[in-house]
Amino acid sequence: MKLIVGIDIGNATTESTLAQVDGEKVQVLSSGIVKTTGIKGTKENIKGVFKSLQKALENCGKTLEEVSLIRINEAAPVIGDVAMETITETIITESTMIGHNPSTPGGIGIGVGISLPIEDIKKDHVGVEVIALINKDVDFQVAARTINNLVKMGVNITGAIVQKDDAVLINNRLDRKIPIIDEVLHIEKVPVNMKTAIEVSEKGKVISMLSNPYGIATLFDLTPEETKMIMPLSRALIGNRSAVVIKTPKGDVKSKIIPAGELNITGESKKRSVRVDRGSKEIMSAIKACHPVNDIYGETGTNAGGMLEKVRVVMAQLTDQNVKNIKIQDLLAVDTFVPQKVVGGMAGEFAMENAIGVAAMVKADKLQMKMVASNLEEKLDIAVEVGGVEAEMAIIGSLTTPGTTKPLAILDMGAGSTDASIITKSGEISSCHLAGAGNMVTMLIDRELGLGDFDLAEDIKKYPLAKVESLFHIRHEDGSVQFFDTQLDPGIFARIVILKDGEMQPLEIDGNIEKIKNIRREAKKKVFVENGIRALVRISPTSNIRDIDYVVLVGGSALDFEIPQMITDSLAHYGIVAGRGNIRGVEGPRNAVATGLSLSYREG
Ligand SMILES: Nc1ncnc2c1ncn2[C@@H]1O[C@H](COP(=O)(O)OP(=O)(O)OP(=O)(O)O)[C@@H](O)[C@H]1O
Ligand SMILES: [Mg+2]
Repeated sequence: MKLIVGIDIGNATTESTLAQVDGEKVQVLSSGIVKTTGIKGTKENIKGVFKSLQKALENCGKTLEEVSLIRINEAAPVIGDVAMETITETIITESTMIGHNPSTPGGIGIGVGISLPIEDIKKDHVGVEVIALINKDVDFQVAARTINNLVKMGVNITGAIVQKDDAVLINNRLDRKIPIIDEVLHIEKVPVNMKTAIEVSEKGKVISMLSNPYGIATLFDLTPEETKMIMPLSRALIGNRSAVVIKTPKGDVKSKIIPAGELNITGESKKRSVRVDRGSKEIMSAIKACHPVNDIYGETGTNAGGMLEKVRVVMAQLTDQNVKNIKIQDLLAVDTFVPQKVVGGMAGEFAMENAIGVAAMVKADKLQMKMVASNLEEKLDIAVEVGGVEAEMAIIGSLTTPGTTKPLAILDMGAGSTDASIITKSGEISSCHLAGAGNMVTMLIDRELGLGDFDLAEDIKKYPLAKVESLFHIRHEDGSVQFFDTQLDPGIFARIVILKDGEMQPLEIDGNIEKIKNIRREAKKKVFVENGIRALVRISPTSNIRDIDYVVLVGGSALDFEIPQMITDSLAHYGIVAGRGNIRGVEGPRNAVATGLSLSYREG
């Protein structure tokens, strides 16, 4: 009898499975899981391997001395990295919009009129609709009194734009309430004597007229051509509580397409080039056409070039190889939006710019894992061998899920890559590795919400949201309400929180629950539904996804509270039964590769 251990070094976690071998019989005793140390396939991994092994030993009361063999996954075939570039830029060449979100605008509703400094509004304007411009030298009491007098005189003041934070103060003193936008820093840039529209929505709501191109067209009598022109403007205003749009004679908001460059894909038999600004669909179909791909590189001197070269350089440094030897063998591109400061804005406006996110996968050198193995052997003084291919091991492990049998396909959804494999009735296994998995979802959430904080984005990905509506109740993101007997922390009152491990963690970000939830769900779909289908098509013996009947979902991302459901739904269209794995009936979707590594051991 002897003890062996299978260890799976992943991009994110290092998992181990300790087993007892008695002739033909391999019996699993325990498992361990820790964070991977260093980049997958480098000697920095050894620390994590040791810790993971230690955990597994602790879990069944054995010691390192009793272990006679360690089996690690072969060749760490893939390393993933992610990058993102914007491909549009919104530029205001004349002052035509103020889309900022002052914290306390005044009044509610829509006002349309001619923009005039309050001191210039006179008797001549009786019967005219006017939007008053109030600069910082005008006291709020004076402003309110002046507006009240003008209205009495018969001037129709329909709204106001204020430089200081005075909207509420002014509005409280008005006989007839109007929408007011304040904190407009550069009020001097607001063009005078131009048709202007203002919209302020109720607290907790967002504007609907000025964020809709046809809404703007209605207010300003625009032609279809003009409506097309203001499209980027209305898009930039989506999600705001208040906004101003001003029509100037040649007023212009331009959405400029940044020349993002081309991706060049070299396949074994085909070559394709595709412009990055054509979007993810065209990129993905070019990659499909070139399968199997030898390398992908971007046009030098462009964003696309920069994006892929960055991946290549990082990979070269981390794996101690020459940049020339780094080949990108798969790429997942997704369309996204990222908030960017508008060039030429008046109040620090942000626009959601189009962007492309990519996950790239690099084939690691086969020798790398051998090196890790020999390093490990030296350090621990235990025999170490490189066991089977990751995806093959994953399927052997997955077959321990109760209720599964051959033929079977699996999707291993990790941090850096989505791997798929299939085993036929007679036991033949084929597999593939695709770029893009959990890390990419996290990056998309991070960028689209403008967080700049990977760990926070990771939490937003993993946990559901709620809004603390009173000190005794919260509203979950699905609309249901939960009451509490004891008072909640006043510090989280009226905040959006993530429900993490029984705690409420407040989010310090703008935006409502719907928006955050949408971004989160879309990011998951864009990565995992796309990759799930791509992977299964590739491993299907007939290249037809419909010829696969059963799929087991494993890997850390299969723990997600919504990803498995999304994949199950999308695969149901093809008549495929899919569900989360439960390795050895106890591990859930975790530990598949490590389990496969120990179970596939044969003495001799
Ligand atoms: N509870 C959870 N909900 C959602 N995602 C999760 C959860 N736990 C872990 N993840 C995600 O799972 C991923 C890690 O999965 P896993 O440990 O299988 O990867 P890995 O095997 O180390 O990576 P790879 O297979 O790419 O080398 C991370 O992206 C992480 O965010
Ligand atoms: Mg993995």
